[in-house]
Amino acid sequence: MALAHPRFIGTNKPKVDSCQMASPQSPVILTQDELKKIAAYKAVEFVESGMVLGLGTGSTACHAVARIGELLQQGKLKNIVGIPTSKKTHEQAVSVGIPLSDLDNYPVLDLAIDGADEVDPYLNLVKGRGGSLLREKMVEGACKKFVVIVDETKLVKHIGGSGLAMPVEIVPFCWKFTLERLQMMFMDAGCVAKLRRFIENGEPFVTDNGNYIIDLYFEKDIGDLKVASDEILRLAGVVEHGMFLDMATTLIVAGELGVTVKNK
Ligand SMILES: O=C(CO)[C@H](O)[C@H](O)COP(=O)(O)O
Repeated sequence: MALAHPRFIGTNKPKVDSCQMASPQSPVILTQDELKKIAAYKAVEFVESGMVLGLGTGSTACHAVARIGELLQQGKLKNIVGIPTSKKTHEQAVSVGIPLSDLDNYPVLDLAIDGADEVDPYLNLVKGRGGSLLREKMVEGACKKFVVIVDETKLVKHIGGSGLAMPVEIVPFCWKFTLERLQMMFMDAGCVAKLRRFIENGEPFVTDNGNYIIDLYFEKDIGDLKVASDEILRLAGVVEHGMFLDMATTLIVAGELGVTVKNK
């Protein structure tokens, strides 16, 4: 049965097929983490022996990495090479026995699996609230297939409009200057830009690449995403931003009614 998500409106919608987990007669209340795990396990069904895999970062991707490790140990998957998108994922992949390499050795990947912070109906994403957006964009941009795994709370009509952070990775040099430029750039959208800091000590959050993150909060829609993307990238001091436009090829959403697979 196809489950059309009510928030998926507009034209050129991705194709939908699904498998249902719970019937209305037998409702099962699952935690957000259980939904993340369901989406992750579904994505791992796309993995075949011999593949070079992009390994995402975050609490959803973490379930996929663990599952791949489990299947390798059971001998159900063989000859997998993982390309991690962060130091944290690198550590986890090593701990579960996934052989690793990098983009220098494998410039084209078969498949990447990763979570997202926001997903719009056209499979545009916001990523990077975990701080790994640069490596994620490099690895996932080099994949033939990019499977995004989320629980249904991540679905939005317009990315950037949720009131939550749109991350931008910047060089630490004169970060206040870059912060102000970014805020001015989106003045009409009521943008407030904040340097990401550790809660414990107030020190700036530093990415795996030694950079800082500026989180942009918008009061209003930022309009054309491609225009916004180009404008941000033109600003000297910016390394990359967390809008992943036209990159995802498949979306797996786990929700109360089941798990849905959408192909672009
Ligand atoms: O982009 C990311 C990290 O940079 C994550 O994929 C994103 O933040 C989603 O995280 P989670 O699966 O923990 O909700």
